[in-house]
Amino acid sequence: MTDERPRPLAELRAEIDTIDRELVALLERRAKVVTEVGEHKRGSGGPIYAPHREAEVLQRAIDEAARVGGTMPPRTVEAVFREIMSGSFALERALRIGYLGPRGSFSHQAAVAQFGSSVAYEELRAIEAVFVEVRRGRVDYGLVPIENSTGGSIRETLDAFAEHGPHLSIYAEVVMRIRHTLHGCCEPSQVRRIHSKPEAFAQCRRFLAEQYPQAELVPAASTSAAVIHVRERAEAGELGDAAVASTLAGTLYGVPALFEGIEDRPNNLTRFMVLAREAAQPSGEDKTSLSFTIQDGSGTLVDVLSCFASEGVNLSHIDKRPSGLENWTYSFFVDALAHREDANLQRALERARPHCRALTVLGSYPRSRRIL
Ligand SMILES: C=C(O[C@@H]1C=C(C(=O)O)C=C[C@H]1O)C(=O)O
Repeated sequence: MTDERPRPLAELRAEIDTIDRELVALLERRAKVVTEVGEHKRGSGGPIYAPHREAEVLQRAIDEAARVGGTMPPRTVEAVFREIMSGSFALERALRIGYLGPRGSFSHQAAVAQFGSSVAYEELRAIEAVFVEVRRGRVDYGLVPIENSTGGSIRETLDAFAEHGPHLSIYAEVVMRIRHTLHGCCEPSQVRRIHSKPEAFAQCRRFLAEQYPQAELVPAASTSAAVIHVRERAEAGELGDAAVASTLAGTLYGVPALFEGIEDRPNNLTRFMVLAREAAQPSGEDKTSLSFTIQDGSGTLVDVLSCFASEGVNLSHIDKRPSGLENWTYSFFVDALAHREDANLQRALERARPHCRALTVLGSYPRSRRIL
């Protein structure tokens, strides 16, 4: 090139304006097609949110962006398309998503990252309330944390699955990176009590032990509830309280950040489940979550697990909780890398049933390929 100078700003902006007009025209065209899809769904009573289709749309957009130039990072392409699809829901039918609140919780952030800003959100007081509100039909979908890469499983969620699992379906999974911040209205050296959800303490164990070996750790219903509590205590003139929560929660409730990035492991991920009243369709790359309790006496865990092995079904996760029946009997939670409609998983389930007291398929859903 002979002339390396950038084009004049006015010319560049005029070009952007032209492109934007074309983009808006394309979005309008897309929205009209989405409205027709909505008519189909209303006709058949089918679900509005189709995670298998979303996974396909996102992957195609990311691949296409890389093919045509790769200037936009995949994360940006993904965020733009998630918002476009969020707008699609609103065109098909207003959707309501329930999560463990108040606003600013990690569940809230994961819900917004997944469903975008064109849907309505309902903040709920407890994880179990999310299950209850989905069952009652007060919300269309609910989002609950199930496990964290540092702290392990979220007991409240597993226990709620044991109770509500047979009446609901896991519809999608969402994986999000979690960064914790210590928020307080005092100096870092004045902190005497730290409030948060116990899982958040577990993810920041080393930081808390090193920096605050004497502080009292006070459990809260959620990380954002902990920040609100710290705010209220400060307003009442009580200093010395701090909360472990998201940066967003501190901003929303006006509690300053004392330390950021206090999680023990940088790659701290939480896996969330989207709950629905209906089952998700196969995507070609699915997981199935199951829970079972073992038959008394003859049945053993290995009998059940070997049914999956002999049918060539890989298991990616196993967890256990007290069954709530007799002492020392357990509910196991397993993820199988297959869809419930796959013949090998169906055969494995048939073989496993006689070894179980109860076996529930909690849902088949597209495997999450990305970290939000
Ligand atoms: C348009 C649809 O409905 C929703 C919106 C989508 C979109 O905007 O591309 C994709 C999947 C669905 O969650 C569809 O099912 O195709």
